[in-house]
Amino acid sequence: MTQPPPAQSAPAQPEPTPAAAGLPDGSAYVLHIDCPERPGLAHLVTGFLQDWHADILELKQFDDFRAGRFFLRVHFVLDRQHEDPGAEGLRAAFAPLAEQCDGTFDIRAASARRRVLIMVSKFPHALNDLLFRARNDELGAEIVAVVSNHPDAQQLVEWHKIPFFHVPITRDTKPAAEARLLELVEQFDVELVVLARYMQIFSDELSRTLSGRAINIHHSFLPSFKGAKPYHQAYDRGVKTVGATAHYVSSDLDEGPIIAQSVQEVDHSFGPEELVAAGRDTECKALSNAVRWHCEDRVFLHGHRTVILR
Ligand SMILES: Nc1nc2c(c(=O)[nH]1)N[C@@H](CN(C=O)c1ccc(C(=O)N[C@@H](CCC(=O)O)C(=O)O)cc1)CN2
Repeated sequence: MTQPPPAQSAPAQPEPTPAAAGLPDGSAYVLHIDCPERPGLAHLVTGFLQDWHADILELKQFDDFRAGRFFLRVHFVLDRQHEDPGAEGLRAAFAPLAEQCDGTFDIRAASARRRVLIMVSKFPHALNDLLFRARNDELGAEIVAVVSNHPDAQQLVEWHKIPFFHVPITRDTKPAAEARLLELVEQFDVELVVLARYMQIFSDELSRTLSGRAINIHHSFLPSFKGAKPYHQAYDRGVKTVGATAHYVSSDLDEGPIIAQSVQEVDHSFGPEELVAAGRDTECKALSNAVRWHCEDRVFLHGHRTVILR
């Protein structure tokens, strides 16, 4: 088992470290863990970090006493003057503690970017927003490929120098199209699939295969207006607010665990087309938040719900 370096007395005259903007100088990591709730869990994690001479930049936790579950996420920097075992070494060192509390955990380099494949059909606004945000490194993600059942988005995607795959789909070709998607997931080592207004329903098998690794944006404030044409359903209902919901994909359409939601006020003067236009920004906001929080290891699946440490 990897051992923390022995505590050393500070050197007589420590070398001045290049502390840019006052931040500690060293390798940054993110640790996240969830486990059965009991006293002392935060101390278990912070004691481990102290043993490794880490500076904590951000620590968020949630004690779900109702469900008896504990959630914690910590962003930390190792002091450059001490050993840096890398993410693998830190995982090996923390594993016995995680086992001790029956926890599920991971430790990753804070600089790591999740490899994301985006799926889209005809409406490009959510895709466009994610491409822009990823280009600005706002998402903790690298978009490695885009798949669509229509050719419309090819020029936009290839402008971003990202591979585009047109995979047409019909009821008869759905099994082959889903197999092609999984080939691309494998080929590009994809960690997250994002349905950015992809309007084809995943089979139960594909939903299970990508469970916890596929996020959809539904263009309504769920649980209202599930299924097709939610803005038309909202217009018929005479709503005064439209919204969008980013959720994990499950076999039950639009029923997956909710990650992020966003709303926008409307009024009686909005027809269906105006509701669609008003809703676009809410879709982009909810989806980009969900993708960023997932890629930054801030989302914990907790039964049918999520815990978001943001
Ligand atoms: N297994 C899942 N697949 C998909 C989900 C999901 O939650 N689980 N979300 C949809 C996106 N979506 C709403 O956000 C949605 C897309 C399409 C339809 C729909 O009914 N489409 C066609 C039928 C297409 C098909 O049979 O594949 C239709 O209009 O009749 C409803 C909601 C993405 N996939």
